Amino acid sequence: AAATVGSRVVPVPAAVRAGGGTFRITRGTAVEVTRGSADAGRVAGYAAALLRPSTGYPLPVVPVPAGTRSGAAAAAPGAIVLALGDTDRGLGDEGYRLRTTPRAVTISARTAAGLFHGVQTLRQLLPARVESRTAVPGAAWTVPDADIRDVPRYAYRGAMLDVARHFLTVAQVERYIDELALYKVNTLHLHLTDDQGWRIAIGSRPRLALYGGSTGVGGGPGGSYTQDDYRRIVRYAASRFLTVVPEIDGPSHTNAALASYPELNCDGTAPPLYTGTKVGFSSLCVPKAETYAFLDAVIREVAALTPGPYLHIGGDEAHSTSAADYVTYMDKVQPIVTAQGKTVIGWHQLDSAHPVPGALVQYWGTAGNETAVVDAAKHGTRVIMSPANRAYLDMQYTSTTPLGQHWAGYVDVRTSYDWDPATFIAGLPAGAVAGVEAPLWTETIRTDADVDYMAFPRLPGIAELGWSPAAAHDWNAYRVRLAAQGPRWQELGIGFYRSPEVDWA
Ligand SMILES: CC1=[NH+][C@H]2[C@@H](O1)O[C@H](CO)[C@@H](O)[C@@H]2O
Repeated sequence: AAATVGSRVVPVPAAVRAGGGTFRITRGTAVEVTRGSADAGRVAGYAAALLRPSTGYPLPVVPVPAGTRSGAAAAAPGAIVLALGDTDRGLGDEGYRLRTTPRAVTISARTAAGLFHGVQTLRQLLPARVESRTAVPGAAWTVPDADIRDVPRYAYRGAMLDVARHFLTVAQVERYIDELALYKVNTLHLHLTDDQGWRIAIGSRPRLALYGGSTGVGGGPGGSYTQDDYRRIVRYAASRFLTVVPEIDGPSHTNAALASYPELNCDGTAPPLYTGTKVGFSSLCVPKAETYAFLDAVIREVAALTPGPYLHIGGDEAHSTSAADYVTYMDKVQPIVTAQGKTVIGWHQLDSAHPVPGALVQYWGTAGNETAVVDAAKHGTRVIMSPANRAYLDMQYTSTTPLGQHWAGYVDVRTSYDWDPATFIAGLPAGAVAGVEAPLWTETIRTDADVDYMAFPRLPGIAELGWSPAAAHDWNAYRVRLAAQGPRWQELGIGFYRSPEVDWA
């Protein structure tokens, strides 16, 4: 059991023991789910929809009373059982148990999210052909013997899409959400605004999206989300148990807003739209009251559209804002966010100002001396780890791979995997780390194929760092499990970088 599971599943589960025997999905298999939870029912429907095309089996979803079927032995012959219950409090909000016998695979959890994560593991225990959208005749849909008890190391396991440099459509974002769900990522950070584009419609300031969103890097057609588009993304993310974190970057990275509304500029003159890739040249006008009326209007609308607890205020590279003005800006924008009931996240430069109680910073440095981050952490400002020379998916893999940048160095698959979020910053209390996030900046990224090439195979490694126990961290074991993902990505149409570091199947 441990050998099979340990050679296949990413993120590697916390604990694997011998189960009660292998299980085969057959024409008579049903998906049984605890009656009474709409969310659990949706997970069952999702699981059945995943397995029907390749197996060609009906896989009916059968609600059953709580408790009656939690023991696999009690299940009808050939059941995939999704059992919601509170039998194992140690599973927390996202953990699950997965046990096989010849009669059933039972996934039990305290929450629908836990069931969903168990389904992702079940997927990876089945042959890669299970991902096919057309029937695979003659395949044996065998689940290997396993008794898995799995819980995440960190609660915040994120990925970021920069939809500002190059706009990505709702369909492109939903496609990425499905890819993230396979690796138990639970947070999608959308970098909605930057110099080159404003991507979310704001009712009280329509020019932001209409004009500020009308182009992008390289002068393309740009684009933006209506508020219904954004609601659709949020709903789709929630259906895969991801929380959306919207980012309204400032005071810099704001040329699209400055170009849209002259009064946001200190000299009252709107700059032209910007289609290059420089950073740090723009700044909202910190002394002007209009700036905070603007921020209040924007943040109020974005917060109302966002069910999740977080709102990201950016704060990176304010090279055209004085240090004093930067502090003033942060002192004024954070209360606007908390007034909307949201928790502030900022890039770690926020630590040079006054992070409000409960705020988190997202670390994107490369681990020099990070005294400001360590000091703020000692005062309660927790850290989301996104070191640019490990977690930035827009970094080139090597000097010869075609896409991305290399200002933080070349980041190949092993570099991206072989680090520990808890110890990357010297002196940072381990408890200060809230989790990890893999940003994908899109200066050079336009298409689904570009996204896939940069995210795969590195995104699963960041997901494993966020989910699996530190003790399970081992490149030589991981690269074997990663190789087993290759055929799965091929079935899923994910065009990944076939790194020479991995012996792809
Ligand atoms: C937080 C942060 N600010 C910069 C930096 O990361 O590098 C990115 C490219 O790697 C760039 O797109 C972004 O604007």
